[in-house]
Amino acid sequence: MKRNLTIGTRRSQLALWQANYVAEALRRHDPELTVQLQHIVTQGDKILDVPLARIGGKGLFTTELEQRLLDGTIDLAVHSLKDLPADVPDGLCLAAITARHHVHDAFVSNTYASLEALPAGARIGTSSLRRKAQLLHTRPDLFVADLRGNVDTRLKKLDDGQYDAIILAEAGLQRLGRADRITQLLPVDTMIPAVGQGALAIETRADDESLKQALAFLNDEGTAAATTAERTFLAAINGSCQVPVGVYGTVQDGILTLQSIIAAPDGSQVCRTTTRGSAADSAAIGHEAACTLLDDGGRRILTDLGIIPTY
Ligand SMILES: NCc1[nH]cc(CCC(=O)O)c1CC(=O)O
Repeated sequence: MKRNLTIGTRRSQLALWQANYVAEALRRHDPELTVQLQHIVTQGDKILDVPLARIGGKGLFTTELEQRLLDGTIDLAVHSLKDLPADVPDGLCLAAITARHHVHDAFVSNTYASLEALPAGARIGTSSLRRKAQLLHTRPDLFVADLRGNVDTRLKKLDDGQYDAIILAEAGLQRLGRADRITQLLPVDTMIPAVGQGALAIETRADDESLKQALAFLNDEGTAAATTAERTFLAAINGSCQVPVGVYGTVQDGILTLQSIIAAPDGSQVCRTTTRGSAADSAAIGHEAACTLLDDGGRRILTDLGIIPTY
């Protein structure tokens, strides 16, 4: 297809890697396409010193990109699916969800070989309530301290001695060529990942049929089914990336397995379940998991945090 495409992207190293990855894939797949990047600053990029959980709100890293899509300035936006709210605005759609290869959370330390090896009272850096709650559930003796900034900033704060260890997404470290910094990959039993973690979402205008077709080759069916379940779960509990929930789907032989958790931020209580079914019923499985956890104590945890589930 002969067309000049503009990809909107944030300017962080990770966002640029992701946008370039999609640009390269498109050029390789269809040499008639010309693809360029346009840098866009989001609210989340401007507010750097406040813990995200305290800013609240959804779509801190995505709203401006969606506005540029709707007004026609850009043709596609590449997001970490993890950063996208559960509801896509009217007029837009997720045209492709890429295969995810690195889904875990990584423990990074210059001193200690594993989460288990941290001494009592050790200082561990993360601003994610999901990570904090699950860390404190297995290690209530740790001190969890806020940590913000892009991946390199966070690593530098660790190297400066501000923390004994930090937690980062494996996917981000892999993309930036920093996998050598991974000390331990946290198993899902210890740390259920965030909704959509490790996958990229490519967002377009819903009526841009030719572009949607041109992007179809980037869509991975298994990842799309798994993350549909994860995002339906998130919508049912009215969650965002700023609530202490984790959910992780895998598809094997057409069967979707969804592991999910709602946890109190101090780790004192967790509700956890595994839900299975046909990958064709991904949304129903996500909804079922949410209902199970809400009825099992999750509703209490969320309402104590001022979050009213939609179910
Ligand atoms: N919250 C920021 C963010 N959004 C996506 C990633 C990493 C890539 C991914 O998980 O897909 C990260 C960094 C991190 O959580 O360590």
